[in-house]
Amino acid sequence: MNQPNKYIIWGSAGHAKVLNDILQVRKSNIIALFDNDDSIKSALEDVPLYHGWVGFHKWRKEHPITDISAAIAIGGNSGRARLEIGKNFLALGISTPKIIHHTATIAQSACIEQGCHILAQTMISSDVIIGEFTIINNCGSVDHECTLGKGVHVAPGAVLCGCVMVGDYTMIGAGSVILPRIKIGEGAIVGAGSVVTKDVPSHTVVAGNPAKIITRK
Ligand SMILES: CC(=O)SCCNC(=O)CCNC(=O)[C@H](O)C(C)(C)COP(=O)(O)OP(=O)(O)OC[C@H]1O[C@@H](n2cnc3c(N)ncnc32)[C@H](O)[C@@H]1OP(=O)(O)O
Repeated sequence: MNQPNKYIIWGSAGHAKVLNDILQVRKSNIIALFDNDDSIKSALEDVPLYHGWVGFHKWRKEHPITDISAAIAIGGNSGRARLEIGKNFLALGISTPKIIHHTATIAQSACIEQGCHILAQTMISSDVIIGEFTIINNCGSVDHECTLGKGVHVAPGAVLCGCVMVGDYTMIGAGSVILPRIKIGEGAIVGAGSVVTKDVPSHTVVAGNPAKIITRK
């Protein structure tokens, strides 16, 4: 999508700054930020910040704009929140397009659903499926035939070898490596720098080389 566009962003921290850089290159403007945290300030100079859904509805009343899109700038392991907020926007008739950095390399056969953020220097290989509201952070690599659920976060520099499956809302920590054909369950966390050699059960935190369960959630 190269058309100039107006965006609103939910989440006023670092990920909003990253999205702003991508959107500016496309001549899109972020016109308002929203965040549930009352103590937080606007992450972007000259962009007003409103708090919570009360703030959103107040802003909407004052700005009855129709041609806006939304992005959810909540990273970490908060994929469920990202998806819920995205669904709320969709129910209000506000689209949540995927946002793809111009340096990302994406195979023709890859399928990337709405609300995904595919950041700088990422590699998405053949026949990959990426569910909605998933983030592939800077320098992440998702190799052939991987299937990622919705609300997943592949943190910076993580490498998923071929045919890896990742459940909904799971976070793959920065710089970790997932060996081929590994299955990672729903709502799991893989610690930064881990090497995952065995399947990871849902709702567990694994870390280390080789990765071992350190907590169950
Ligand atoms: C742009 C961006 O910044 S995107 C954000 C990217 N962020 C990440 O990749 C962070 C991923 N998170 C982690 O790696 C975290 O350390 C987690 C989730 C694995 C664990 O966090 P917590 O539950 O708070 O665990 P905590 O810090 O208490 O550590 C528990 C134990 O695990 C160990 N541990 C924690 N993380 C790791 C890790 N990545 N690798 C190996 N061991 C680890 C700790 O040393 C500690 O061991 P000890 O009990 O022997 O002292």
